Amino acid sequence: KPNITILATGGTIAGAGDSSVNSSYSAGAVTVDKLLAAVPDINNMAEIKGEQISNIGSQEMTNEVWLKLAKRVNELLKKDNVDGVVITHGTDTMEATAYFLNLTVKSKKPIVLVGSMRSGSSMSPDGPLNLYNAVSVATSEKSLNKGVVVVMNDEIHSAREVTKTNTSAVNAFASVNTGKIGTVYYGNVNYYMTPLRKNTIDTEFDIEKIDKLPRVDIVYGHANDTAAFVEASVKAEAQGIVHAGMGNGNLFPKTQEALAIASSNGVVVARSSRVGTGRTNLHGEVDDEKLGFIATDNLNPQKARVLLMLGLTKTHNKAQLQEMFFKY
Ligand SMILES: NC(=O)CC[C@H](N)C(=O)O
Repeated sequence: KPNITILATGGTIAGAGDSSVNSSYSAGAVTVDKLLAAVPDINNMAEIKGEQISNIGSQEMTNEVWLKLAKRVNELLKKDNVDGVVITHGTDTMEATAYFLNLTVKSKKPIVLVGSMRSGSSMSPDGPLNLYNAVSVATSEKSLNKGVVVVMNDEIHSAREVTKTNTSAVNAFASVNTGKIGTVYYGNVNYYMTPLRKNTIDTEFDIEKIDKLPRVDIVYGHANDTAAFVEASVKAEAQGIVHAGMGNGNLFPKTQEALAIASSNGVVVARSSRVGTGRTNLHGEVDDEKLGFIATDNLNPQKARVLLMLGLTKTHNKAQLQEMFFKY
């Protein structure tokens, strides 16, 4: 049987409440041993070891937990007696953690993130089957060389593409630009696509050499916007600002002006979009060359922030950072 390590970080999958029909509960209340005890069938598929990395709601996620998690996954997957890793995680920031690991972990072995939308004490909880399916994906040889994946609601999604699209529904996760890459039905794993954007062993980011990530803020654009949040971000010494722009990454004039000044003072400004799907295209309505901005391809703001933080550990050169947004 394959050896799988489950790293628990918290979230609703480890959540508990007082009633099966009350929507209020605490995320990250149940330990990894109890999570595993609820799904005894996974022991027929794999030798399971559990480790607790954190026990938080994923809205509390920090760069420090990301670094700790990535280093631990890297360390585990270097061992011959570990065949794959499953990470249980809250769903709020799961897409960002998944993309962070996709860019930093150096292994071809399966790395699977899983969560749930209903806590263990809810009626019809989705966590047990999601966990069972996640372990199946981690034990499957079909999962080699797929980069980091997210398993939710019988679907397999690539870390770069997946995003949370609903606040509470069990089908909250979707790869809005490209579609899911596979399905898993009571442990039956099938893939239909392989991610082409570079990941894991093919990236330039070496987590063993990164102990701190630079500050990158997200500023959300809107009608009648202001320069105030850009100025606050610059004052707080952000090295990068991701702008969640309107439409094709467009900006309110005053905000654009403040960001152009920030850029000329060495802050890297990346144009994303608040729309949710599609690319922010170079040579659109915004003259990136003149203003000193880069475009984030089709990464949403929270994923663009992850890549910009990692990119800034390597270089502040805008052309090189722009290349990274087309590569990863
Ligand atoms: N469904 C969930 O996992 C949400 C719980 C919590 N907010 C978290 O992200 O951890």
